[in-house]
Amino acid sequence: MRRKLAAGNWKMNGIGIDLEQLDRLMELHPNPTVDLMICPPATLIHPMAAKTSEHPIHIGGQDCHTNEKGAHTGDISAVMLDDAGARAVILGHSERRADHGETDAVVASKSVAALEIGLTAVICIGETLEERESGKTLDVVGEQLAGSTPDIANGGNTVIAYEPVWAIGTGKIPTLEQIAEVHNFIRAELEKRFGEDGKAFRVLYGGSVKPSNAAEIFAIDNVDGALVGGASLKADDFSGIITALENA
Ligand SMILES: O=C(CO)COP(=O)(O)O
Repeated sequence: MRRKLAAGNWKMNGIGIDLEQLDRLMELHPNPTVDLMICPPATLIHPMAAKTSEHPIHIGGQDCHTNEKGAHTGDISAVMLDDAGARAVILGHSERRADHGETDAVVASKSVAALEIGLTAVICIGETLEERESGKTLDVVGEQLAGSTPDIANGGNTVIAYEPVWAIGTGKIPTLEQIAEVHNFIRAELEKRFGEDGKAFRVLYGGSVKPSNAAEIFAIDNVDGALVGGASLKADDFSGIITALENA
């Protein structure tokens, strides 16, 4: 049985004052029955990890370099994330693929760096609107999944997040049938590659998840939770999504 996961991606949002959202979230969910994760900007990883030392919520990064250290100005390594108290890292988010030219091969190398230090890799994949409209969704998702997931990934150390690029921050979501189709496809591909262990990977949906649409998304087979952007910034919004997942 896969444990459900509600993960928040704060992207480039959050300064010291926003730590109070984490306090509020822990107050609202002292004993969550699903796994919880917040991935704040790197500057907040350490204070958040310190605050959550007595709470099951995990703190994660949003990217890491392939190397452990060295002359890479502005980058952060998986070792550094781990040292700051992170337990996971988001890799290959479409914003990084678009803004920083990250290819599947780069995402796979970053995932290896993360997994080797013991971080959970949350690998993001998803099609653009143009790709969906030209009927290429499963081809694109299949290729990204195969190319971004390294051989050392397994159901215990890696989470896949399906995030259609056109659904991110737009308020648009695919139909429930479209979400189901892609999640079933990802599950089948994972089982083809990893055998029985393919059943153990959590596959999250991401893109405009809100308290008002969470329950119907979580009712879909093979949706094991969500990777939430905007609605994870405020504890009260994220709480509605967590509760929907707990009740799914
Ligand atoms: O990109 C996302 C999470 O990684 C989704 O963002 P939104 O929930 O703001 O659409």
